[in-house]
Amino acid sequence: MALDGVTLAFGSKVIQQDVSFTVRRGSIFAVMGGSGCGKSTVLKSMIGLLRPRTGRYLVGDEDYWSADDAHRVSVNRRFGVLFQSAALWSSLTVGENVALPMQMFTQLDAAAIRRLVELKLGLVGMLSAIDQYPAELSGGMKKRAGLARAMALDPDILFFDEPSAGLDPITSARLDELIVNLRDGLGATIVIVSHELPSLFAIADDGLFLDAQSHRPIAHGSPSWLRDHCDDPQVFAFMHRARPETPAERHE
Ligand SMILES: Nc1ncnc2c1ncn2[C@@H]1O[C@H](COP(=O)(O)OP(=O)(O)OP(=O)(O)O)[C@@H](O)[C@H]1O
Repeated sequence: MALDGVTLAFGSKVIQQDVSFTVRRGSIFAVMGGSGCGKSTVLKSMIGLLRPRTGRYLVGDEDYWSADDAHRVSVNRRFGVLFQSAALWSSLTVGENVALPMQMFTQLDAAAIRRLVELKLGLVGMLSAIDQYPAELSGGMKKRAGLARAMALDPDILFFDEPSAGLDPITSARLDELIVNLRDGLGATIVIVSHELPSLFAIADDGLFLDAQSHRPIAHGSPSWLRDHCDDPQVFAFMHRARPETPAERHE
């Protein structure tokens, strides 16, 4: 999967330009950068919700946006998405939420769907919550239920927007473990947007750092590599949770 010379914009407002990177199969790829730099916008374009102004988006060898709508729909079937809010339907139980994509996009009968729902919920340790409603779940449980739903159609590419936002450090670390296990066990490729440094260092093996001022990517590499080797002041400050040096300080 690759973006090649992509510009993303809303109307006349360019969010990011010259975005080029390749996500290796089976990797956990992090999209990083400060607030408002365009991380979610990049993710949005990768799941087909925003067409780039320029450039190409390749999924496998195919140009996603040159394909016809029917082909794009079939490519979208390979994607699983976990939104920041988990985005569960509040009027449906956890089991019904996970079943929904299967009912919409497969011909499976109710018994087969039930078995698959149980399997997916088992993978994320949520089988016992199958009949509960989202309002009855903790934040971490909602994320795990969202993850089970993202995996409903056996995607080979998973997109996570701030998976650990709002979770305490222990729950967040458990979710990290789960994400790595899913990658290792299912061989999925994962693209993740996150601010959570401990999480990024623990799980991501490649990534890209977007700059909000120049509206361009300014560094490529895994979060831990960028932390240890990148001397760009913005990247350094982000990776070390420091404020960037002012120009005056830099010249002292
Ligand atoms: N639908 C939209 N229309 C116009 N501008 C938008 C739209 N969605 C996002 N933006 C703008 O695009 C910029 C990037 O937003 P985006 O949510 O991608 O950033 P982000 O890096 O994910 O931020 P955060 O870390 O704060 O979630 C922001 O200036 C935002 O206001």
